[in-house]
Amino acid sequence: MQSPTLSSGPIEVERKFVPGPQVEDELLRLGAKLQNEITFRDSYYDTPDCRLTLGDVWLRRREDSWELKYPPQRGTRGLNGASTQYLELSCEADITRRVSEELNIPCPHSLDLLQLQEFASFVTRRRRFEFPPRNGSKHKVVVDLDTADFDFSVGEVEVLVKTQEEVKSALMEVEEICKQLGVLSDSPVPGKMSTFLKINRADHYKQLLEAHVL
Ligand SMILES: Cc1ncc(C[n+]2csc(CCOP(=O)(O)OP(=O)(O)OP(=O)(O)O)c2C)c(N)n1
Ligand SMILES: [Mg+2]
Repeated sequence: MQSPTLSSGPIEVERKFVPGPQVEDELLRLGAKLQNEITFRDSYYDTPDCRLTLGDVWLRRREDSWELKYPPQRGTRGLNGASTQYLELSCEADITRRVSEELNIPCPHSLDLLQLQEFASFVTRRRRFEFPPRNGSKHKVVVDLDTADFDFSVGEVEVLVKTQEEVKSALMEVEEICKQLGVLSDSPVPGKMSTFLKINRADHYKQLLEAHVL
């Protein structure tokens, strides 16, 4: 488990899908509501030898905020078949601590002092739909329809939970929505990052495939 000094953020349980032309109609028919449409730039950072991402640790700046995603258990991947679960941190001090722990170096006062390098940067237009909690569940299910500026679209069904005990039921809720949308694929669907690296950074992409991170 991670260091107990780290305040843990939410766990994101997510499944990606290929969005067809009727997906928005289907979402509305199933009772989802369009929440908003936003556009944001993500810039991802790593050491020159890719030690963070090879450990399945994803550090990004989304507009003006730092965010970190990593698997709940060290040395395991955040994958559960085609669904994923990642812890999320958004407090810069916690992120700096977790990143320096991953790199096995003393924790600096600021993330900037780690001199990490940007390896990917792209803009996403996101249309967010929400299902209110259903069937006695306390979770709302969010469906994001993303289009990235390198001409790539992907959908994501996600539930945010606070504890590991809730992950199993969240996975079932995510898969149920995918089933109802008719997008429950057997194999993982590539996301924006995986596709960006395949197009722009073939070497990095190959290393991640060989390390079974992607
Ligand atoms: C299907 C799948 N997804 C992600 C990974 C690895 N991975 C984990 S985190 C991560 C970074 C990007 O996370 P993702 O959810 O794809 O991006 P985005 O939708 O923009 O972020 P959100 O707004 O949901 O926070 C990756 C590549 C994988 N191996 N397989
Ligand atoms: Mg996502």
